[in-house]
Amino acid sequence: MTHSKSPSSETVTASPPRANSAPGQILTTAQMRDAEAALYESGVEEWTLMQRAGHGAADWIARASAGNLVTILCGPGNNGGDGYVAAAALKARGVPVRVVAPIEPKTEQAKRAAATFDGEVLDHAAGSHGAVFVDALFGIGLARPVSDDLRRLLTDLRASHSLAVALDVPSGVDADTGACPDDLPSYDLTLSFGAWKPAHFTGDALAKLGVVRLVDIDVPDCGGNLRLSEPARLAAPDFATHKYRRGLVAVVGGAMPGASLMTARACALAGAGYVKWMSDHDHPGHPPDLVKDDAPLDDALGDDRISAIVIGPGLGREDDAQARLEAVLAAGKPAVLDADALNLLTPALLESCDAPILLTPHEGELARLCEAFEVDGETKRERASALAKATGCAVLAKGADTLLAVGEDLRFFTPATRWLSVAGSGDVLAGIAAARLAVTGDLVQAACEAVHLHGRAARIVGAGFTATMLAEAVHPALGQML
Ligand SMILES: NC(=O)C1=CN([C@@H]2O[C@H](COP(=O)(O)OP(=O)(O)OC[C@H]3O[C@@H](n4cnc5c(N)ncnc54)[C@H](O)[C@@H]3O)[C@@H](O)[C@H]2O)[C@@H](O)CC1
Ligand SMILES: Nc1ncnc2c1ncn2[C@@H]1O[C@H](COP(=O)(O)OP(=O)(O)O)[C@@H](O)[C@H]1O
Ligand SMILES: [K+]
Repeated sequence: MTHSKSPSSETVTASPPRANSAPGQILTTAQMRDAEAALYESGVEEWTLMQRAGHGAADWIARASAGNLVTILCGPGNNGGDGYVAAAALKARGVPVRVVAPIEPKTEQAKRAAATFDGEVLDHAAGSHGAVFVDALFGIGLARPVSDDLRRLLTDLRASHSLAVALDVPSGVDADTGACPDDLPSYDLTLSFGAWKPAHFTGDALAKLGVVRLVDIDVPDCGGNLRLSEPARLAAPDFATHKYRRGLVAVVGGAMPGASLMTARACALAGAGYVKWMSDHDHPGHPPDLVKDDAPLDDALGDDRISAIVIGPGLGREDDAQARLEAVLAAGKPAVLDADALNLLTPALLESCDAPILLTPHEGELARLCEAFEVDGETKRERASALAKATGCAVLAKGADTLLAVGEDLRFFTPATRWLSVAGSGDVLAGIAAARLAVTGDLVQAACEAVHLHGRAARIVGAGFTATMLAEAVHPALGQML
């Protein structure tokens, strides 16, 4: 397996794109079944899809095995069918391969695929040491929890092979939610067939998937509402632009000015033309290139040239904080609400605000907001969507599996480095998001660009950074993304 350093290194397709490929498409199990049905209707054969999936998988497995023994665990359905096709393809290439099949193939295609493999098929895993273990037991057809016996088999096979590859999703993972048993083994590579599934970017299984790759089997764009956000080039300033046109951002500070200073710094480095720090407090770290506006907030926010506002980092929760949030919402400008602004937000406060608003809650803030707006959901995705609908805001639900909910639409992201889990990194993100909102005027584009810039900055700054170091790294990150 090679790891490229391109921004989309985690999500490149495994094979050359086919005519109808839609690389950023994420389909739920039901949507995948519909897509499949539409393909059959148009004359594509089920067997053809299975061949594409199995051969695409074999390409990756052959590379991972480097000519050493591969063990493929095949289940009864079409996931197992993909496994048999891969086994036959590997054998034809001269890669040593054997199949472990604890359950006989049951679907027509799986039976047909099994018949094409004339190598060794075992019904047990005893002595199955090897280089690569391939899990083709269950895919999106998982119908109930995996039995103890089969879970043990998965764990044993994982332990007795150097690398583990999951076909479509690791067996036991709910493709729609990413829910999985606690003892799910860790995989090195997960190959998704035809389209991404939500479990590739959200839910508990995420930590266990390893690198994820899409095997293109020519599933067309189904126009669904779930998408993977991939980093795109950011626009450089226009020829005739000036600092106001490039975007004037008001960073509204509060009782703890240090946090909003960091937000302002990230904002300035993320492409805004002008950043004004609206703070009643001074701070020894105030840099000379940051303009401080200490006029009464209502007056300061009355500047027509302001194109975006960010409030929350270091705001505090006292009476004054609420008044400041009210002033921001009354200004009628696009705004990013983070941290304490999210803790203070209520339906009543949002009622008269019709400006575009981006909320950037972490898990705790998301839970509080759901309570305040009387919505709920079983998964983070459902909670974020419910909140987006209840508030009319875009909701960037942060964490290891950051996702963006806007109306019916959801954008997912390739996980960023875990080093981002450091105090203040959300303050940096809020500043970046406000800058991108001022520059682009588009909530979704701004939120997506912000997540990518933030992740890129974190990669540049390396391991064990502080939020201040992260904010400074927004500068080279912007340069790399132009
Ligand atoms: N949807 C598509 O367009 C394509 C799907 N393909 C493959 O087909 C897979 C889906 O195939 P299937 O729908 O046949 O489903 P699966 O192969 O994922 O599993 C379904 C089978 O496993 C059994 N089963 C489910 N959960 C079980 C459990 N906990 N314990 C024991 N048995 C259990 C079911 O009764 C059924 O026999 C995908 O994940 C993918 O690998 C590919 O062949 C390519 C095309
Ligand atoms: N495990 C993780 N992997 C990747 N990114 C993470 C992880 N944990 C947190 N992050 C990111 O770090 C940032 C933390 O934001 P937040 O919780 O608001 O921090 P703070 O309030 O201290 O600024 C978010 O962008 C979040 O997505
Ligand atoms: K599988």
